[in-house]
Amino acid sequence: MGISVRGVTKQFGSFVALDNVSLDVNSGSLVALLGPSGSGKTTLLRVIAGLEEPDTGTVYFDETDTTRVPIRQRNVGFVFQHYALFKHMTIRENIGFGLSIRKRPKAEINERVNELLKLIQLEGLAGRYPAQLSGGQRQRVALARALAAEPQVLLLDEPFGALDAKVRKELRDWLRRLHDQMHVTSIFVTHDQEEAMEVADQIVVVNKGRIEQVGSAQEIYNTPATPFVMSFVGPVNVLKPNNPLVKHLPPQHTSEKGEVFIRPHDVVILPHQESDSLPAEVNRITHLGWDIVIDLSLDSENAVAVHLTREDFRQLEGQLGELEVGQQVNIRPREARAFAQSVI
Ligand SMILES: Nc1ncnc2c1ncn2[C@@H]1O[C@H](COP(=O)(O)OP(=O)(O)OP(=O)(O)O)[C@@H](O)[C@H]1O
Repeated sequence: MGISVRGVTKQFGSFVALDNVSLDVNSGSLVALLGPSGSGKTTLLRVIAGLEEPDTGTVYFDETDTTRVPIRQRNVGFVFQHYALFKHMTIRENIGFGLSIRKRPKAEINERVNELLKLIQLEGLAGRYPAQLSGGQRQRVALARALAAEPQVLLLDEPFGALDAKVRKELRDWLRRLHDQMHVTSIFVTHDQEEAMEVADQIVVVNKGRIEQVGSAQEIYNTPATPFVMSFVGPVNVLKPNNPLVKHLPPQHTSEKGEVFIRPHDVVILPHQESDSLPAEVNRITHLGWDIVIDLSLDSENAVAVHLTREDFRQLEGQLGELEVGQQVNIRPREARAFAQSVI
């Protein structure tokens, strides 16, 4: 089932939550709506679900205009951040609930629930109650429940938002694998760029009720369409026009507005001074597992952050000796981007 959103606008009072949004979601794909808090992601998901009626615009499921079709008739499955499973029902009963109220035969319900329990790898826990499961297991049950009635579209609103980092990571991998088996057209909301990049086929970057860019993780990271996308997806240094690094760049890397974006891994720390290098002073060294962040000051007003892999860091220390705060180094930008619009 493909989904097409055309010119959707939604206001709450005078506040414009969605501003003329158009989006195509291919049948069978897994799409992330990524954006900061309040950008309109949930509102867009709710409009697609039929939980919210847009002021203007149309939502198509395949060729059918579903804008005013009630949620019950849309055949969508929903998973929320805090999906309250029924506490007094076992896992088996929770998963089968939607089928029971549709008065499906018991044998059919049993069969479907067994299938789903296997899919979410909780076969052994069918007789437990939600309180006896971990948060991650509960979300898997919530997902199985949403899938029970074989929805044509699966909508997930920050499904792993309430879980700790390790469980989130496991569930992401698991959701991706599950999707590869099921191929249900799925849209999930997240404000976590890493989550979007890891799980989704396509990422829709939402900002202030508008879509800034749609693309694969690689596309939005390597060729961001706007300053917002560049600064929201992946770490970045936003340099003011008077930053010495900017003056150091070839003209094609500078914009009319003067702001320049440089990814921290696109600044190279050199072992020696070179004719095109720039002096900088080490302000701080932070070890973040595989990445090492080195904050450098270029003069009294301007700074830049550099990310090195542990391997690069080790190599650099082999050439320079142990790096210390206050040490003078030489740097060179490798890659930079500028946009016609301003972000600062
Ligand atoms: N029913 C409502 N009444 C009034 N304002 C609303 C309503 N629903 C959403 N909004 C406002 O619309 C804006 C977009 O909300 P939405 O929930 O879509 O954002 P979001 O991107 O999902 O954010 P978050 O990640 O924080 O959930 C917010 O400023 C919110 O306060």
